[in-house]
Amino acid sequence: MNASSEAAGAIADAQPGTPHRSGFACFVGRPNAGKSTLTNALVGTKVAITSNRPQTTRHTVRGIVHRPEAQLVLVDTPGLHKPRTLLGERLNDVVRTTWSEVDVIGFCIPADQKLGPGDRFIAGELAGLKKKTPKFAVITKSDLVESDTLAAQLIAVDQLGKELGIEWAEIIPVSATEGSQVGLLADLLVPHLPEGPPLYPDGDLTDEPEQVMVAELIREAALEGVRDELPHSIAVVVEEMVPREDRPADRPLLDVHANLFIERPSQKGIVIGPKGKRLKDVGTTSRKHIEALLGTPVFLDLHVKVAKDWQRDPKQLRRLGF
Ligand SMILES: Nc1nc2c(ncn2[C@@H]2O[C@H](COP(=O)(O)OP(=O)(O)OP(=O)(O)O)[C@@H](O)[C@H]2O)c(=O)[nH]1
Repeated sequence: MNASSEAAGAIADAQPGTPHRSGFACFVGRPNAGKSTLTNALVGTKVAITSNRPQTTRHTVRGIVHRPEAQLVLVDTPGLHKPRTLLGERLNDVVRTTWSEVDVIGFCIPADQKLGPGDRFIAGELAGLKKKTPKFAVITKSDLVESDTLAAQLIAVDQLGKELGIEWAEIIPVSATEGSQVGLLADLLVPHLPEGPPLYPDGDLTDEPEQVMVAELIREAALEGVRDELPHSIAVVVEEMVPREDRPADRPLLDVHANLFIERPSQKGIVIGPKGKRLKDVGTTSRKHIEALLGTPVFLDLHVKVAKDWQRDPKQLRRLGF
């Protein structure tokens, strides 16, 4: 996939003699802290999936920030939380594995909410890491608060670091939606990367397989449709994406076959809706997003299937890609 890489305020030319740096950063934080939105703002396109529902990021989506002097690969992890199901445990494992592999960690804390047990849980885990990876405290959603509230949050985060023995490399407020300080954050992260050549070709935004991104777009639309009824019971698998045969070159069509899995037969009615209206809306909305992502007209064939209690069943989890 290609796109302009100027989102994070790319500088025109690298300084002569400046070594090229490349490496990985990840954002951690409790659900809804703004990690995906920040990743998107840094990269400048919709790669990670955002929604106002917590815990929507299941897959490790990488966004890539290209600079003349550096390449910053962003790994977007699911929110770390106290596990209640097997899925929860797997997600936490993913987070810890990610932490041990990156060059710099950004701990996202929303400016508009007081530090809570969720933040302390994650900060405690960060403090306990054996590897001394540099840690940034990123105060997200700075646009939502007045400057005195923001200042109080900066102090609280500084204090939290002192209490737990974390030495923040920086404490930086950002607003991903307003683009405020997003470029500066990239500037500050880059010096923490090791010297090395670019890891990905210029222009790449993510190496997430397209099918996974398409599945995430469908799941996002499906979640919006059912609001509070089925928060974490939906999984989507794209079975096949094939160009339709016998189409004129100037009018291509991509056939996308996807299954939307729910946990119980009783949830079918909620997803499908009266006279199939909800499922139709999910199809229409996600098709638009898929077309925008892939740049081609799409025919979306979407089926609802029951995968009994998939969140608790290791075999089902593997089949659904976890
Ligand atoms: N006003 C404002 N809202 C933001 C900002 N960043 C994120 N949000 C909103 O906060 C909500 C959560 O953002 P996400 O980026 O999905 O949060 P996340 O941390 O990736 O969430 P999980 O995937 O659940 O871990 C969304 O409704 C965003 O629109 C910001 O800078 N300003």
